Amino acid sequence: MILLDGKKTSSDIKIEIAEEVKKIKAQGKKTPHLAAVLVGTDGASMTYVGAKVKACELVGFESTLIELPEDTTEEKLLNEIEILNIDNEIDGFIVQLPLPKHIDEQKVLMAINPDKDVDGFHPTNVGRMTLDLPSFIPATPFGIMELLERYKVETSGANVVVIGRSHIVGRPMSILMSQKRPAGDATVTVAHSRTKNLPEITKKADIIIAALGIPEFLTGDMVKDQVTVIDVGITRVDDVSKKRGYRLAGDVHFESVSKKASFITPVPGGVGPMTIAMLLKNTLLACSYKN
Ligand SMILES: Nc1nc(=O)c2c([nH]1)NC[C@@H]1CN(c3ccc(C(=O)N[C@@H](CCC(=O)O)C(=O)O)cc3)C=[N+]21
Repeated sequence: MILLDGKKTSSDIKIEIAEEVKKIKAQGKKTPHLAAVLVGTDGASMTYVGAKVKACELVGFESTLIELPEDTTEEKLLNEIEILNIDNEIDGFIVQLPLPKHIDEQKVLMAINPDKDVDGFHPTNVGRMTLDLPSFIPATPFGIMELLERYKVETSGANVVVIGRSHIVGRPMSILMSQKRPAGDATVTVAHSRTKNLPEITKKADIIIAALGIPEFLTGDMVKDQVTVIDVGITRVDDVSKKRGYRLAGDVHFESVSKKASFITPVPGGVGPMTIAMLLKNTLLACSYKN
């Protein structure tokens, strides 16, 4: 069993990006600048956004964090987005999800200038990605493709089962892996909450992407020998024995699945850190269009 080490791989990618930034600066070009908008004070969201800002510092990017109160109106948020859209200093920005219930998420994502949409959530980027045109690829699926590629996991002709059909992970993942591209060329099945006989389907999979958000859902009896498993889940589960009062649980029951797997991602230290590295990569790309 080989661990797909997202912590190590993301650190390699950040070193590569830092080298690019050095070159950019030496040539007197504009330093990449990422902005993040955080609405409210959700604990997990604050952790992720904090990690993104820290990663920017590490690779030599500029970063701006815009923190808005939980009761921010949709109008005010749309106004902040417009300011970022026209600010020439900002190369790319993200609006951290989930948003408070009184704000229409789709409306907000559609307000982002597609050229600065480093999350790749705008319909223009979703469409461009689907058509194999240059676009921003959502950071989590992009990170998974990069992991599969760097570890040389054979995807061509493989039976891939994606569990989950979210706009952020499951759906883009299924599109990318079915395309003709590195870590692509697979035969993809998308399973979800209405899928019948899921274990029957997962037992035939060479590669499983677990992205449904139910802790330890995928168990050893649901997979075949030599399977590759990518665990996208990251749920905080109460645990009084931990100093923070919780532990991080993936969507995969690691103990039983890892016994059968050829490759598997851990949680933490798998997909999560890759997400941050690929967000930086998208920001570098956004900046390079101007340089
Ligand atoms: N607009 C938007 N873009 C996102 O990319 C986005 C988002 N909203 N909302 C939430 C999800 C989740 N996400 C993660 C990023 C890093 C880790 C990560 O670094 N995880 C560490 C552990 C971190 C911890 O201690 O909690 C790990 O897995 O090792 C996890 C999850 C980005 N997301």
